[in-house]
Amino acid sequence: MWVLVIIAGIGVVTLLLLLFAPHIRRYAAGAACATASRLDGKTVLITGANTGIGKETALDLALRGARVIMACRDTEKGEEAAASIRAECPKAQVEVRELDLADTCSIRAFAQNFLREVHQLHILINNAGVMMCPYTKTVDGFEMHIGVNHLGHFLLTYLLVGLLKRSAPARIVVVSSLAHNFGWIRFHDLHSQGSYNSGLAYCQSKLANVLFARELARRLKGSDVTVNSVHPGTVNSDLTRHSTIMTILFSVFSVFLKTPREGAQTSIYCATAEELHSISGKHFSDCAPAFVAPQGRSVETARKLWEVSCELLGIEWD
Ligand SMILES: NC(=O)C1=CN([C@@H]2O[C@H](COP(=O)(O)OP(=O)(O)OC[C@H]3O[C@@H](n4cnc5c(N)ncnc54)[C@H](OP(=O)(O)O)[C@@H]3O)[C@@H](O)[C@H]2O)C=CC1
Ligand SMILES: CC1=C(/C=C/C(C)=C/C=C/C(C)=C/C=O)C(C)(C)CCC1
Repeated sequence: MWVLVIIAGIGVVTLLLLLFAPHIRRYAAGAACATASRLDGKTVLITGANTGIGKETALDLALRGARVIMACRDTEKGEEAAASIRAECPKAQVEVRELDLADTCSIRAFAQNFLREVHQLHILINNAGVMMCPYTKTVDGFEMHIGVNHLGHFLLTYLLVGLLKRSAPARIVVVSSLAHNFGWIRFHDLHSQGSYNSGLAYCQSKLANVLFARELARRLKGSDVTVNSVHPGTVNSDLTRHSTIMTILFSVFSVFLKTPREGAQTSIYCATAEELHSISGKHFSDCAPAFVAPQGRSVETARKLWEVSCELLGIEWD
């Protein structure tokens, strides 16, 4: 009897899902960036542009006429992505450069070549990210999530901020996450040496993204360089690669999730929308201002994280 009830229940749920699939899909897709701004003559740098949200952001901005530099740790994968962008948009000015955010030598070498060969930078999109990987350290001994998602981008931005200022008006977009709500900056154990939880390490790094964007916006006031953070939505991408459960859940429930193209919309909005020309230090989701958790609004935590990051990277950034 119970078996029949369960089978009938599953049947009804499946039928309802199929019936409402187009509505669910439309809802899950979230907001689309409506701005038609062109980017002819503008130079854009996107980290982690070989796949997922980064690749779709690169395609969209290339379609708007920008020269798009795709910073990828695996240049072969980067060239494949660039080729697929060129296939969709033969006029796309896309180029691939090597950048491993898990290695400060790679970041410094990347920036050195970039500053020598590229003379303007109007949009920097700190998009690359790693989620829920097993405990690993970057080349410099930082825990991988905080090392790549926060410290790597912190150093990259520090090295390029002068060029952004010289190219102003310029924008920085920091791809964070709703996951910042569940994060705390564990100053006593930033690299999770005492205890490690891959989910919490990811949340900490995404909170660091929000705090960095807000503190940098404060410091860049008056420079005509703005910086905002973004939650792209829950996106069916390679981000779940380190978690089998998440990978299975994301593929089973893919109809409820955004595609990478849908997930790129808020980054594109923050990079191009006319009405955001003077908006800085804000957080966006679905192409609209979004809630920031109290721990992401703490000026004191943002300042402390800034100082700790400078110390860890051996830089002075006032
Ligand atoms: N997908 C989602 O649901 C959500 C994503 N986000 C954020 O969006 C951003 C993009 O994620 P998404 O497109 O989904 O994920 P993907 O895994 O598809 O893309 C991540 C990108 O980051 C790159 N990357 C990882 N480590 C490094 C490194 N050490 N140096 C340089 N590049 C690196 C990857 O390169 P490679 O392919 O070589 O590994 C890849 O290009 C991330 O910051 C993520 O935290 C936020 C909220 C939700
Ligand atoms: C609970 C639940 C789901 C939602 C997962 C969410 C909401 C994940 C968010 C991940 C983020 C924000 C990652 C990056 O930063 C699924 C997969 C639909 C499957 C059904 C169970």
